[in-house]
Amino acid sequence: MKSPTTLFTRLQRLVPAHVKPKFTSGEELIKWNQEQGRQRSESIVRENRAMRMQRVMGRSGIRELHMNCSFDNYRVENEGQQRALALARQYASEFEGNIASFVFSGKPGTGKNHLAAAIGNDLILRGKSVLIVTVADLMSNMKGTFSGTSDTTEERLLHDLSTVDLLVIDEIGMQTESRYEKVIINQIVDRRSSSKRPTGMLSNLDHAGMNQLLGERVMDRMRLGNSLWVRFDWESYRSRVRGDEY
Ligand SMILES: Nc1ncnc2c1ncn2[C@@H]1O[C@H](COP(=O)(O)OP(=O)(O)OP(=O)(O)O)[C@@H](O)[C@H]1O
Repeated sequence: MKSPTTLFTRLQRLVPAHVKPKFTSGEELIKWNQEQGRQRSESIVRENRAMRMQRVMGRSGIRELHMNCSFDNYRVENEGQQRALALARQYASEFEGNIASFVFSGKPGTGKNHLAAAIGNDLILRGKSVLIVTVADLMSNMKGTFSGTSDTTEERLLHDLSTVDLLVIDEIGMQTESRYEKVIINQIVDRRSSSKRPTGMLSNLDHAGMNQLLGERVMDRMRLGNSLWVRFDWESYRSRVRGDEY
């Protein structure tokens, strides 16, 4: 095998005079090569994560309306919004190695999805896998696995949902209560908490309503660690959304 210096000297001869190389010695060439390899493998990890999300729910982690939601474009006009924004930002920054889950509960259109997506977008940029899914989507995907034509099984889907770095379940309490729904949410939260993976929940229900709907067992698991419960109780922002702001 050629030494880095010999290789560098040979490369120098081949490179046209006007081209400025990214390295000026054999050692720098090796470093540059290693850095390129690291960047490539990071991008493969990101691509694999996105493909996995695509496989789990037929789409990547975050829906179109919320793809550009960030902490910076969440407008603060009252104390509640200020607190919610600060807590969401802190949750994202302390995510690494944290088992704490979060619940954003309150009125429609107040930014629960916006801030959950901001957390998700921030984590995706840091190489984490994130899925935000409504209970309805979750159930139709679960039920889809029963058909003979499905290329995944109920167990496989449960496994995938239980192993993404952050799973956010949206619209809890929107459906008519079904026993199957409760069992599935219970299993997912149970598997995730026992493998130290946090779950986010978004709901219009309050504490008592969520306890009643999902049961004490699930809600107790949601309280593991330094968990977060944020009330969104101001007026809806929806009438002000034009669709082209971010
Ligand atoms: N403070 C805010 N600043 C900027 N945009 C906001 C703010 N609050 C909400 N929005 C925008 O308003 C729309 C509705 O917000 P979002 O989807 O987060 O509501 P939600 O609380 O999840 O509602 P629901 O309970 O009905 O699902 C989104 O497009 C979101 O980006």
